Amino acid sequence: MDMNASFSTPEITPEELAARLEGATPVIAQYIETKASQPDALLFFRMGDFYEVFFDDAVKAAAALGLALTKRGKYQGEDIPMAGVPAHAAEAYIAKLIRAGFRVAVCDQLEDPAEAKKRGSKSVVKRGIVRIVTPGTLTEDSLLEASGANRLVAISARAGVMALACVELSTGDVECLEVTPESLGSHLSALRPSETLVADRLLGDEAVYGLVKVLGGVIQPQAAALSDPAAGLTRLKRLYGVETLDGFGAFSPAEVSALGLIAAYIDVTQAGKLPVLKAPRRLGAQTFLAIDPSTRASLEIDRAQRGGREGSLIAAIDRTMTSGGSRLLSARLARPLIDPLAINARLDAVEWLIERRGLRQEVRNTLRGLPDMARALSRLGLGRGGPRDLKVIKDCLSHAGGLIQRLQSADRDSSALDTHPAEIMAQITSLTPSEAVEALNYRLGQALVDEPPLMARDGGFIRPNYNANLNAAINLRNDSRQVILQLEAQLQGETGLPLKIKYNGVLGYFIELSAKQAEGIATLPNAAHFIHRQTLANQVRYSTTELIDLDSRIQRAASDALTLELAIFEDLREEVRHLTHELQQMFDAVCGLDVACAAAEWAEDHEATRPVIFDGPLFDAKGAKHPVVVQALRSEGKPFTPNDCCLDASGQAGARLSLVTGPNMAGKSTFLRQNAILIIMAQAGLYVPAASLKLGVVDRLFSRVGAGDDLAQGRSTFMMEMVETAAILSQATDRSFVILDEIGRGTATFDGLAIAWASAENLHETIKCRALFATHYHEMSKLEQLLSACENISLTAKEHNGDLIFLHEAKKGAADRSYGVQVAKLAGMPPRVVARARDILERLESENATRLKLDDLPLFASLQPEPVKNVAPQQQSEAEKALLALDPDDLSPREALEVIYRLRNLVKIDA
Ligand SMILES: Nc1ncnc2c1ncn2[C@@H]1O[C@H](COP(=O)(O)OP(=O)(O)OP(=O)(O)O)[C@@H](O)[C@H]1O
Repeated sequence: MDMNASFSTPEITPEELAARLEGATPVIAQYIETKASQPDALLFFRMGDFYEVFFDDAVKAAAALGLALTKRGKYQGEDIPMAGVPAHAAEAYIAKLIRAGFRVAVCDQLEDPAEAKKRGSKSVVKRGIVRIVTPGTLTEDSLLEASGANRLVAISARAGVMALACVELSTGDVECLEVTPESLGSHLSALRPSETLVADRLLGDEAVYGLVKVLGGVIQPQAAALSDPAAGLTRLKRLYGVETLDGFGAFSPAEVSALGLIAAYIDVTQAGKLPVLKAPRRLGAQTFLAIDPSTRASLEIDRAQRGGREGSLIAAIDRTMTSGGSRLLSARLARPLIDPLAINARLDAVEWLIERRGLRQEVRNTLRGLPDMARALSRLGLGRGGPRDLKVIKDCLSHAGGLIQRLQSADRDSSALDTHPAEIMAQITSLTPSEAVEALNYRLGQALVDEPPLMARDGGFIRPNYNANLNAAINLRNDSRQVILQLEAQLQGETGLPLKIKYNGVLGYFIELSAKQAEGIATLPNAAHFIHRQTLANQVRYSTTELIDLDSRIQRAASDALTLELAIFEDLREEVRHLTHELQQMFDAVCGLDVACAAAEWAEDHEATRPVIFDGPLFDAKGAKHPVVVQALRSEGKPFTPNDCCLDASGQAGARLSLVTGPNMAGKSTFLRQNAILIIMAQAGLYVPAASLKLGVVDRLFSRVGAGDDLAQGRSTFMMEMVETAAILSQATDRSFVILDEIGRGTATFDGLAIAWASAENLHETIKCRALFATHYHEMSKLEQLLSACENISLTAKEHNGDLIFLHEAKKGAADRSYGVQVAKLAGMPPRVVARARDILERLESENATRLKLDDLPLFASLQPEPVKNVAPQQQSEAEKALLALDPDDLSPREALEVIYRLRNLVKIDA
């Protein structure tokens, strides 16, 4: 969709509207008025069994959906373009439009057309928008990914403070926090919203717009008036049905503004129906491990760089049994914690479940059958759910009891001192139903048939004998059907004709004869009884007064039964709505339990260990593996070589900075990433694929690995690399963990080496964080002697008969060479090229032409710039004068190079 077009919602003046209505038929006038209220959305206008789309919307929808574009009547002398989709299949079409970036306003008939007719034959059926379908407010299973969360985010700013609010309708989770322009990317990439509401003014901020465009899903600009905190407060109070938000915590004006944007958007898109949401959770700036978008992408946490879940960390370790559990695991990996207590609480639950294999299997078996209660709850809360959603809740509730029993009985067979960990205890408490929930469970069990239909309007979902009135209506309906059969037999006997009594929505019950048989009717003595209804090509249809009477009785009984069923459905839905908070909590507990069991299961299968988590500067991993590479190698029948890595920001127990060298393909990138992934897994509360891990919690994780990704729009790979490295050097703290892979390789050798050298120095001397720095610049290994807490590590390979064998072992010490030519040979380069390269390499090495005398490089000269002396113009050298006459911003790289040559010549002359 053209984003610019949706930036402004053109207000239509009453005069303009009147002009537009000129010459429109009543229905088209109704369409134009409705569309004017939602100009940015495609309007699906219900007409009988179809949703129709007119004018420009028709052109857009037809193109996006591959529908035929037709015409319907005229408007102001022109044909009206039209496209239509059958109402029963609308959901699939809407899904396609949403994926294509549209918003769809669904306008339904709000009364029976018969009602409208009563007002006069020309009167128009009442219609109104019942919902605006947008990516962030979807609740239908068919429109949502089972294992992906669907979040709506709002960003607003007040008094120089920016805040972000986020809602997930399916879990009812609402949170908000203050953000900075620097941290916005990290939060957005963790939440991965489907849709982001941005206060109009903020969209003018290039940095904010750039981030939201890449990470925010569909952008919905919001008018300034909507972000007013006072108005936001009123909307929030209405949404939560409270007098004050004080009970939820103290929110800043920016937070209230962002939350208010969400409340307004829900109000409009749900046409006034309010979902049941949890109280907004206010997050501190430092609740989670900060992971910026490029780090997240390069570590392939929830999707691989080539796109998709396959090959990502989550795909490798997700053993959850429910889609809710899978969503929770993704959320935990997206936002690992930083509080050791909270992390250890999660780990306690995993450990407890590892020790109880049998119990774990039983719990997992129970979880296997559990449907997605969160989404059913959100649909019911928004008045959109059906009988099948009630059944989902029933099924979950019936399993909850079993889960509690299993968890509670766990310790009967282990030592008396053993108690449940706090997280499991909390889950047991949440799963224990209140009396009201038990009553609901009982009622749902009594009321619902085993396989109810999706839509309440289809009826037939209440069990026989649940309700006496319903029973009476159903019996009448069923009896009447019996009577129809009797009448059919009777008429067949009387007339001697093989007539049939049939039913359709237009005629109701009727007698049908073939055209030939119908000729016999006229000759019957009681021919007058047969009232002609319809003649088709091959059939003639009749009725009799008896059949008409029977028809209306049957219709009444059927509609009475449906009305009663709908009333029962509404009662049950209301009961569920009342208990939504409690039911949400139960489901959260189910998801938490699923994640803990899944983590235990994965840990057991992979001999993973519990990380030791504390506040401190140490990172000490022994025998660690990369969980995704292990899996990939295993499928090829190859082993993975575990490696150790010890870093200590204080420089006491280990180096602060490790320079990682080694031949191409030796496993440097894998080594770097695996250590970062250990941190993410450990701080997410999971066991890690290592013999042991001691981890002083990390506040920010940075990784600069590989070529630029899709964030690099409009920037060269090298530029992107520099931007990301700059961000790391400006944002990392002494509690951060940085991995840098071959920075500086995208430019000339000396520039690259200089940048890599200076960055390494800066990490070690100024930031003082734990860092792994992989490089092909062997000159950098000298830093080990120059810096106090820097060491060389190399990933090993050995040459055998001219071939290279990779050992993938991380050892202390620097690698001697790159073996690039051998790797080229392995890659299948033509032998002549390889031979020639070997020849050139030998010559270069013997001439030592490119070796820099780094021993002579004055250490930290760059960190302490020489004080600039003021020199009188007459005392300036030619070189200085030439230098001062330059405007560096005006120079292209090529011109800059030429200037350097010129200056150099001048210096020679000066000298
Ligand atoms: N510890 C290990 N054990 C076994 N195989 C490994 C190990 N580490 C890496 N490998 C294998 O080696 C391949 C290359 O690893 P990686 O990309 O990490 O090398 P690299 O040194 O970064 O290479 P380059 O310098 O060319 O970027 C991996 O795809 C993997 O198959």
